[in-house]
Formats: sequence, C-alpha cells, structure tokens
Amino acid sequence: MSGCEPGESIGAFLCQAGQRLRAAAVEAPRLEARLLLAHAMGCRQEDLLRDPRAPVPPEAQARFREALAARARHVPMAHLLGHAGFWTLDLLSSPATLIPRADTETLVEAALAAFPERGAVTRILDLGTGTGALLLACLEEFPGAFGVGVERNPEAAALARANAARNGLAERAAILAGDWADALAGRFDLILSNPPYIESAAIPGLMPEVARHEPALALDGGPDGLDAYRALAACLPRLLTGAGRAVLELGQGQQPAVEGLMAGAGLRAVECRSDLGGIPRALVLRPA
Ligand SMILES: C[S@@+](CC[C@H](N)C(=O)[O-])C[C@H]1O[C@@H](n2cnc3c(N)ncnc32)[C@H](O)[C@@H]1O
Repeated sequence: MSGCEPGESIGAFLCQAGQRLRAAAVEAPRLEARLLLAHAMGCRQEDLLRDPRAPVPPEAQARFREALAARARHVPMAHLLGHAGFWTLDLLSSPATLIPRADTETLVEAALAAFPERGAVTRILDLGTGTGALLLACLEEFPGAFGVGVERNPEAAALARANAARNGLAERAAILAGDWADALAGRFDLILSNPPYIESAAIPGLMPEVARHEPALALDGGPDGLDAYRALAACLPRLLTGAGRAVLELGQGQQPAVEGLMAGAGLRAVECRSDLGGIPRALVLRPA
C-alpha cells in the first residue's frame, strides 16, 4: 500500500490497516486500527506507540488480520473488542442485543434528576434490558435499590447477568427472560426502557454496522416505530408506585406520539430531556 513502510512492525501494520479501513469508509480508521491491534496483541494503545518499530508477534498478526477484515465488512467495534463503555461501567456486548449507546445515558441523567433523594428508589425495573446497561447504571447510582431486568432474548438475558456479575451488582439484580412485563407483579419506583423504536422500513437504510449487525428484535418498532410503546403503555400504569417515574428512550421526532399514547394510558409527561445532539431523548412519566 502506498506511503506505508513494508515489513511486520507495529508501525507498518497500523499504517496499512488505517488505509484499509479508510478505503472501507470506516469513520475513524487510524484510531480503530490502533484499538484492534492493541486488542490482538493484548496490550494498551499507548504501548503500541512507545515502539512502533517493534515486531507484531505471529499469533497477534493472525488475530489482527481477522479482526481487520471483519471491521472492513462493518462488523461493529464493540463486537470485535467484546465490550463497550456505558455510564461508569464496562459491559460485555454481543450480537444478541444492542451495543449500549451514549445517547441512552440521557435516561440515567433523567432518572437522577427525577429522584434527587437517592434513598427514595428501592425497586427498579428495566424492560428490554439487553446488556443490562440502564439497569446496572441505575443500580450503581441508587445504592439502596434492587433491580429487575426483563429481556425477550435469553442469550441477551444471560449477557446482562454476566454484566451484573462483572460489575459487582449480581446480588442486587434479577434478570428474567420474558415478554415485557407479562411475568411481573408488584410495583416499582423507577421503570426504565429503551425499546426497539425504528420504523421497519427505515432499518435497511441505517449505517451497515447497525442494519447488518444489530438484531431486529432490538431495533424494529413495527411499521410506525411505536409498537413497543403501545405494549409499554398497556403495562406501565399497573407497575408504577404512586410517586414512581417511568423513563423511556425516544427515537427522533417520536415525543408527541409517545406522549399521546402514554396520556391515553393515564401517564403524564413531566420532563423530556435532550441528548448531547439536542434531540429529545428521555421522556419522564408519572401516574396522572
Ligand atoms: C433498543 S434495545 C435496548 C437494550 C438496552 N436496554 C440498552 O439500552 O442498550 C431493546 C431491547 O429490548 C429487547 N426486547 C425486544 N422486544 C422485547 C419484548 N417483547 N420483551 C422484552 N424485551 C424485548 C431486545 O431484545 C433488546 O435487547
């Protein structure tokens, strides 16, 4: 490849990998090449930069080539590295569910703003828990709370359980495989949900990392994107305590429709917090 030194040094591998990822229209090719090589060599990114002329060991070369080819096919970085950061946590991620997104952290901020008195939250529910991101971040922030996470895909439920253990929260979390709140009785102070909310017809047009590599069960909200909110509207009123709050993630432009659905079920919107891009993202609801 032009402009790269030949050979098997760290520098040569990074240069060639950066060019390959750029040609595949990957957004941050040099950074991702460093992350993948560090992962293949079992070291930190900083260690690579210390001696770019050092050789890449043969086993690491093989792992790196494989990961690089997958990344050039737009397999998401989190699937290749096996984990992703969310709030203060490091979470295992897998193709069984959504990779946790920074936008979803807006829901944690909204929950914290809704309950300035942390002790007021003793029972938390997360519907469609996936990696466990929202449930575990909130358990971290509300230290007196016990949490239940429900997930339709048993493989994702197992991942959420592993993440609870990995973050020292297993004693305070129960993860159930099931369909929304069908198997639940009782009431919760804080209910979180980031449901699938993309309109079915829009999914093929999403970036390839999402459209090809994240599961439809985590994305597809039906023809108008609102199917899961209808299911949530049907169960949230019986699950919230009188002073409880539900915090729901919204897709772009969905605030009026979701507020309308929830109002019809007897839930009043008290806040809608925007994400860092200025998009209304976290809708906070209370019993009317
Ligand atoms: C958008 S992802 C959110 C995952 C995680 N809560 C997050 O914020 O990163 C939606 C999750 O809901 C799950 N799901 C979809 N339909 C469900 C249902 N009927 N009951 C329970 N979980 C469901 C999906 O498998 C997926 O893990």
